[in-house]
Amino acid sequence: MPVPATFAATLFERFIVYYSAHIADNSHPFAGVIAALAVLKAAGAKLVVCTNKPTALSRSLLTKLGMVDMFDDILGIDAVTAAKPDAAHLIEAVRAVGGNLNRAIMVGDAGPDAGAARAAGIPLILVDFGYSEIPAIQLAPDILLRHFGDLVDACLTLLDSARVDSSTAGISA
Ligand SMILES: O=C(O)COP(=O)(O)O
Repeated sequence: MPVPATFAATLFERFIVYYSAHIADNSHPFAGVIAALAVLKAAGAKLVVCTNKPTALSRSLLTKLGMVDMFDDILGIDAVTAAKPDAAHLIEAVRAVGGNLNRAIMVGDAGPDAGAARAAGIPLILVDFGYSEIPAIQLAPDILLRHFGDLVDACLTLLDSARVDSSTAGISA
């Protein structure tokens, strides 16, 4: 039996209150992610969070995990004109930090991440240890990551192949 919309809204509000109070109770950074992001940041990469969480909750989580300062910005579902899997979320996130869409890479774990990357024409790295109803491999990422220790190499591989693609396009033109 469907739940009436007003009741569903009440339940959702209660969930958000509870979730806000317990957002990092059982959360911790995946192994290797902080080191990998630090290398990318030191190399000049802009790091932006593109999440379907409300921005404030994402900021709260990342603050509690000691990671908030790693990111140039956080764009949650309330900060964009259309959420993942819409391309707009990713495009607006890249623009918000002054990034270059031709050099952007999406790193995610689930269908909305894959959909946004494909819609925006941005290369896609998916981890195979995230929270996804569909196994990440079935979402056909350009690179499937088994450990964040491989993230920097994966980014370099994608950036190199983007350079080869554009020079090839230049030759055929
Ligand atoms: O976990 C969520 O609330 C949303 O997931 P996302 O951050 O991958 O968009």
